[in-house]
Amino acid sequence: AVPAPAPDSLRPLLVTMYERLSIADQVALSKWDTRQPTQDSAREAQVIANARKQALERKLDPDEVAELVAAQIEASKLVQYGLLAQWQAAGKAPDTPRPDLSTQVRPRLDQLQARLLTEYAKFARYRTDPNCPLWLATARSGLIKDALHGQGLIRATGDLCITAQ
Ligand SMILES: O=C(O)C(=O)C[C@]1(C(=O)O)C=C[C@@H](O)C=C1
Repeated sequence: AVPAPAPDSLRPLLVTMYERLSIADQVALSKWDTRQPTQDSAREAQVIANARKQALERKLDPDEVAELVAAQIEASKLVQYGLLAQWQAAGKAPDTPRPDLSTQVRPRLDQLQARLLTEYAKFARYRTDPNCPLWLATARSGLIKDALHGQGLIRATGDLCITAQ
């Protein structure tokens, strides 16, 4: 039998996750310049608290949304550590413009979070569909630009499907 096609809500959700991962590049550049550690637990707590609040406003399960956002943060760190290791090995980071972390990059991440939740709400009921892993694998492969961001997207979507495999 031909498997059911992916719901329309999957791709925009993945695109938003991937966009968040692309912002990790700018975060990493800023951290390279300032020698700030990648891990910022206080900021993570803030991002998650904000996600819980937004979940309640949208009548989504706050624990579920907190997990979703935590996975995005883990994915961001995976990309950041990977990039920083590459730049350390090369002895230099790319010579691209540096947006400021607190006034430019984090506000952009906050904006994306609202979009992430809107798109997650549309996809949520398909998480338990037996076809979910296949849809996800297909949709992911259409987005990935390099191995590191590919791993990041795998991490970001690691618990998106809820299926007995
Ligand atoms: O804002 C930062 O400093 C980031 O590195 C981004 C981010 C996130 O994904 O939101 C990731 C890791 C940090 O521990 C905190 C937050």
